[in-house]
Amino acid sequence: MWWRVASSRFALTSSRSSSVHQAAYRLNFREFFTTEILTWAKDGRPSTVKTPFVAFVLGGPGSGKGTQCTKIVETFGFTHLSAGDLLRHAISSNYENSAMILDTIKEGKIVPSEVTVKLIQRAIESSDNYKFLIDGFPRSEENRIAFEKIIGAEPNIVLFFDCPEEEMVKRVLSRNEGRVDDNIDTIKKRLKVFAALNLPVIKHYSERGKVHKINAVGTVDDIFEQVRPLFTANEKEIE
Ligand SMILES: Nc1ncnc2c1ncn2[C@@H]1O[C@H](COP(=O)(O)OP(=O)(O)O)[C@@H](O)[C@H]1O
Ligand SMILES: Nc1ccn([C@@H]2O[C@H](COP(=O)(O)OP(=O)(O)O)[C@@H](O)[C@H]2O)c(=O)n1
Ligand SMILES: [Mg+2]
Repeated sequence: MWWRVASSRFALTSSRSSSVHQAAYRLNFREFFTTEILTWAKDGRPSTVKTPFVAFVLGGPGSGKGTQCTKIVETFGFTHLSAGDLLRHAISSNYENSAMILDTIKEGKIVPSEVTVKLIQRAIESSDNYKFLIDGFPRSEENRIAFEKIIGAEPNIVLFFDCPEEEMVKRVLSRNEGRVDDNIDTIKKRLKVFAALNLPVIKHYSERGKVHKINAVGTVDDIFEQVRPLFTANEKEIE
């Protein structure tokens, strides 16, 4: 959970943490993206003031988003939020709309934005971290607009894993995670949805200079060597 203090300078120079705690209040989702964030050291004292850092991770089904996110988490300490995982968890925990979410995933279509944004919002608000990978989101212009409307800000960077369709199909069909959508019929639909709805999002962020296109063919480690510099280049902003 993040906090804001009345004065950042006070937070950084004061040794009286109790006073700082009194001056602090919890941030909501929108404030989180538009405010400097105070983090606490282990001894309870205010540590440093951070700026939130958000990377959207995009690419077709099976392009390796989740795999590379795991490596980014290990190397750079991000929190990984996969929109697909959040939706699958909502189904398995019988969250409201779970039947609708399951049907939509089976069909390879996009779940209404208010559902997905709410799940992402909850996950971010219950985290102590200030740097997030949001994987598989936004999947459509509707997703993008809904998210930006709530937070009033854009992502810092957008990663696009560019992978040929035949490679994506091969990977999805051998993924072996028991997913209801990892079958040839649904994958064909998902590829169509990706081209029709997700590519416009990538185009939007490309025009804003935010997209880093990564060649997603090769070994996992080779691909990570293309990803790593994008984060080391932003190290000052991130750390
Ligand atoms: N570079 C790669 N080469 C071969 N297989 C890969 C590579 N990256 C990921 N995979 C495998 O492909 C499947 C899809 O990867 P995943 O990370 O789940 O993709 P996405 O999240 O984009 O759908 C998984 O079984 C994963 O182990
Ligand atoms: N923003 C999102 C992300 C996923 N989803 C749904 O969840 C499915 C699986 O998403 P995922 O990100 O786990 O899929 P992969 O690209 O990792 O294979 C998608 O095909 C959509 O049906 C969605 O509706 N909206
Ligand atoms: Mg995935």
